[in-house]
Amino acid sequence: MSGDGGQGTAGGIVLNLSRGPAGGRQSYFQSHHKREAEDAFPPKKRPKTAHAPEAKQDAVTPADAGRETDHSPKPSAGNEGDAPNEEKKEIVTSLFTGNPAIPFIPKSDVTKLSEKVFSEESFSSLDLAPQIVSNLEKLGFTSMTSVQQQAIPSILGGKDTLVKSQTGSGKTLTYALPILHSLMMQVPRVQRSDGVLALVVVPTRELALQSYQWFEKLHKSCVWVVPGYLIGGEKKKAEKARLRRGINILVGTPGRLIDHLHSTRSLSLASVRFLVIDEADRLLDMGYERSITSIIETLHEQQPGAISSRQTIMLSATLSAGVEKLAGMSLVEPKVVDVSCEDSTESQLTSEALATPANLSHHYLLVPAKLRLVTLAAFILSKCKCGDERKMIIFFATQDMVDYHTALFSKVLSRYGQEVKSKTSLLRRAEKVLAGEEDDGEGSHDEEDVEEEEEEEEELEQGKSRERPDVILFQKLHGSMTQQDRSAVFKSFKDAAAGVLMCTDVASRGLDMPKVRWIVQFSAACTAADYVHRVGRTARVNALGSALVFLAPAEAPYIQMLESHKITLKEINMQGVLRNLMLPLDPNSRKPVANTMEEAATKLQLQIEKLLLSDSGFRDLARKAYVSFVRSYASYPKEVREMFNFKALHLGHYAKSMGLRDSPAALGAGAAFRAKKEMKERREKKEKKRKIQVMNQRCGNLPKTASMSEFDSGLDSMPKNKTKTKTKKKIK
Ligand SMILES: Nc1ncnc2c1ncn2[C@@H]1O[C@H](COP(=O)(O)OP(=O)(O)OP(=O)(O)O)[C@@H](O)[C@H]1O
Repeated sequence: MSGDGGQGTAGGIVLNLSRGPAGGRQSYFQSHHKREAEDAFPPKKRPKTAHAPEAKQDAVTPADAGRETDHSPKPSAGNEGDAPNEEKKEIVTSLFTGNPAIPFIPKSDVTKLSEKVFSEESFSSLDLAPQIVSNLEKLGFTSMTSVQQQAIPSILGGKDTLVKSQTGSGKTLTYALPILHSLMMQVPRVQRSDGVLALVVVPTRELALQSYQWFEKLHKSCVWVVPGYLIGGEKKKAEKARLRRGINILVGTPGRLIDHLHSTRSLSLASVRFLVIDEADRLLDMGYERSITSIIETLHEQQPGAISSRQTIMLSATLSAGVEKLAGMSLVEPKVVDVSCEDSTESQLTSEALATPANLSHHYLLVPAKLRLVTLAAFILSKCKCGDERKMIIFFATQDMVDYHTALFSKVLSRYGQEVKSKTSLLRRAEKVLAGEEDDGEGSHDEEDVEEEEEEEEELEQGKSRERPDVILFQKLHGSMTQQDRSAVFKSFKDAAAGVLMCTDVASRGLDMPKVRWIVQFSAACTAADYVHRVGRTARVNALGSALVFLAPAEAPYIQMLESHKITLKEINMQGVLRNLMLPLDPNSRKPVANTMEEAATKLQLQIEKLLLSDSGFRDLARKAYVSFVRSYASYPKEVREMFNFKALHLGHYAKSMGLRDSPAALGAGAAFRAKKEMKERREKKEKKRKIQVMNQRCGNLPKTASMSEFDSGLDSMPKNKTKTKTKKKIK
């Protein structure tokens, strides 16, 4: 098939790691799409095996097929989602054949946009209460960051402020310090009974907790000012009780705030003097526009005429056109602080160029779909088993993908290649050998060792082995976990020196987790802004950090898209990464896992596939992950849909990348896609209907043109047309 040029052999396995033509990127992309299509629908002459019921499956060498299937237990029948009989056959393919070529990407000549993190000025140069400054010094903060130096004076001066500065530049203190200072200086002293004086709205629960914790730390110098938080997933009754007792600085997520505004009488916004909207663009992306406008409307209602005495501060590392609109509605003659440019003007705020920290290096890894799983495994092992780069966050597109990969890697990778599981049992065995009680040959595990290993396994599951250098701890974070688990994971990962956090975008914004050295995007972010926030979880306040995005060869235009935002990426070579699979996890062990990179990768893939065949729990997780992946892939926004082209997706290869041997049809990939489409259509219909209802409720019998608000999408005219078409059809 095309793209096979440059094949080599290694360990008896046919290699296809060739590069595309080294010409302009454009010519590659044109030809490459053709190759991807061919790969998805290979020519008829391609060898078929008994294990490949569909022409779509790629070639399997007889040796590979025999070796893989002979020892594999057959999948148990009757599982949820199982396909009809003929589709249930296993698909066994080699990892290194039938892959699209990896294109050559010319080196970028774009200059990265970064901001200067620290300013020359210290906090003591500001007009802040001395207690606050000394508290900051105790926390180790003396110099202000650039954004603090530029924005704090304006907020202290009472101006509405719109702030844009790169991730990890200290925006939380930028709004927290002036708020605390003003409340602290208030005469007579602030009391609980004064109610909410500052309201901070953030998109996620973790971010709400984090901001609240900052106020907690800082208010030591003015204990009479009480901070509090409202987040979903907590008991509402307890929150109501806290509100009744009185909270002066309230941090919350929009949904929960609206909920309490509707149902809790003791929550009043009548005294709010500061409104902070953090990660404003994200709040709008998440569909909170209505909630935010509703909060602003409540403020207007409860404090008629107070708009000039209330101060509003909006912040993010990236601002969208939607934020400008929101700013227009809630900020009065705002001071605009854009740290990346000297002369900030509103129009520059939403410019294409996005600043990322200077100490953050960006990378990409071009990987054919089939090799994704083993390459990710190899990358984790290469960074997390030893050294200074052992703390990593990996982003996935869906919760099911997070669940599956966390369970899988905890099982397969946490002790990859370890002959002897426990260091203590190693020592004990060495003592026994020295004492002449035991020879040092293999298989000398005694009952005590087994018990100890079982105990360690248990400890690992409970997350207790966090600090052990020979064990990689995998944790997960996503929106469907209980609040208790979410908070526990957030805290434990924040405090850990090493480990891997597998997550969805719930962790992409604002979270400040020290020492994170690598950000991996196993599923690429939908937009450049989302990319910037995800990678911003590392390289915070001048720390070192690196980011890596996994891309299929056909997705390479993503690199160019990021370059258009002044983000330049360097390549990491897939083969170099895969070589790590040859080494055992235990640095003291000299026995390699395999002799060649291909053998090691195949061995790991087989281990995973066999695990899935023998364990229905893992298999179900993998199937769910696969189906959710297919759905998510079909829903990339239209701006990037050409590079994440669902139609060119080789579903069989992606099934393999989940360790599944089922055919895509058996896994219901087509059905997943159709369901996704139908769901979208239903949602759109419902949304149109809802908008019309809202309009009708608000405007009674007013003519449509008179009822249009500035947020109206104009869709309310749709049904009229629809009726017309229907009538037309009827007439026909
Ligand atoms: N003046 C300072 N000196 C040293 N460290 C600081 C200073 N101000 C803030 N920091 C630290 O910088 C880190 C990042 O701060 P913060 O979370 O506020 O960043 P951010 O700009 O809001 O990031 P994001 O855009 O990702 O939300 C925190 O760990 C904080 O402790």
